Amino acid sequence: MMIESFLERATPTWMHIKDDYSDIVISTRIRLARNLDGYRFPLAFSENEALQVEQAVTHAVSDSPTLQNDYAYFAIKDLTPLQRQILVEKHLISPQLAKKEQVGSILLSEDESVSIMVNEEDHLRIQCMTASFQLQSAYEQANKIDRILEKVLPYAFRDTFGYLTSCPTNIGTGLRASVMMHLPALTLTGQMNQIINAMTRLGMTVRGIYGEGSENLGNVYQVSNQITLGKTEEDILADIQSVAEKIIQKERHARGKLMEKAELALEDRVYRALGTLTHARILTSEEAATCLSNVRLGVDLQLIDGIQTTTLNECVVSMQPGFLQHYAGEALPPAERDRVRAEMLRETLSQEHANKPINGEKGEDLYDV
Ligand SMILES: Nc1ncnc2c1ncn2[C@@H]1O[C@H](COP(=O)(O)OP(=O)(O)OP(=O)(O)O)[C@@H](O)[C@H]1O
Repeated sequence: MMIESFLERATPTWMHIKDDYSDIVISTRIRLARNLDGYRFPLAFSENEALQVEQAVTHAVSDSPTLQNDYAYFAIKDLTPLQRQILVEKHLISPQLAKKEQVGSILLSEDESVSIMVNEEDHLRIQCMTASFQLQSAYEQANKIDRILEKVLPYAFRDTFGYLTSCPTNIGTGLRASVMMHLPALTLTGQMNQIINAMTRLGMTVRGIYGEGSENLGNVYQVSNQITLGKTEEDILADIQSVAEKIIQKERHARGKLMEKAELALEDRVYRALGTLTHARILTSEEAATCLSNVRLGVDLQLIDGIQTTTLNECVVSMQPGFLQHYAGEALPPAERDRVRAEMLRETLSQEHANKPINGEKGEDLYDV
């Protein structure tokens, strides 16, 4: 598989799966941090050690029929800055791995649900993603790959600590379970700070759309566990499951209250956002993300019809700087990106909204005298 096949579509097909949580939860991610015994951690290792780790992983992959058949291997240094940026925008690699100059590589499953980062903060970061809220199946997938690799790679593991990692916050299980959620009503009603504080007290962390250090763009938050030591994998998953369910409940409640107390204002807000997306000529990523969030809320509350959540998910990724430049086929300065972003969103959403079947029927009713 060539790198181009991972750059074609903004969202993989598994993202199109819908369930009872799809109005709030965008995706679930399980990440396992692992290191190889006998090598220093990436923060301290030499280039030679890095190379040896990469070789050990490459051998492990070619020794495993499952991994060899389904996974493509890319060294980060062989990817152009734009290709790396797109992989970050698709959440397939972390922003940290994309910055690596000499070391670092990635194994990507054909359907893009699994990526294994090599020599990021740890020697190995196994990441599995699912659409919506499916902690258990994402964990089962990660666990399966972990077992395959563990058979051939000497993992750094101590009975007293569990898996050893570069950062002490990952030691033990090396597991981060994360749920990416769209929380516009909690943001709008000013409840997010309180929730973030409560999460911190419970040993959870709330991050922006691109993980550690990223901002809250378009009311999208990633809720994950901060504690990896002294708990079993099952405990961590159960804790995240229960915390995420509570947040989902709160978001639903806040949406209900908004509809009850301020339906007209809400409707005005979502239609203004749709108007901007379908008519603006210049759009920054911040403004576009806010408008997409409002339209998504409108779709979820059935205030807007004719627009699919999957289209909005695709727009969120394809309006990012890397994707825009990939489609344009050239490097674009920021001002030009804002123009191309507006054009892309206008075309995608005007077309989809114009095709909604109910349009004509409503008009006919109005004039049916
Ligand atoms: N639920 C999720 N769905 C999709 N992508 C996610 C999800 N959670 C995290 N990511 C993506 O994974 C990447 C890494 O995120 P983040 O930095 O939070 O995690 P991490 O690998 O556990 O990092 P660290 O342990 O170094 O803090 C980011 O690109 C982030 O957007």
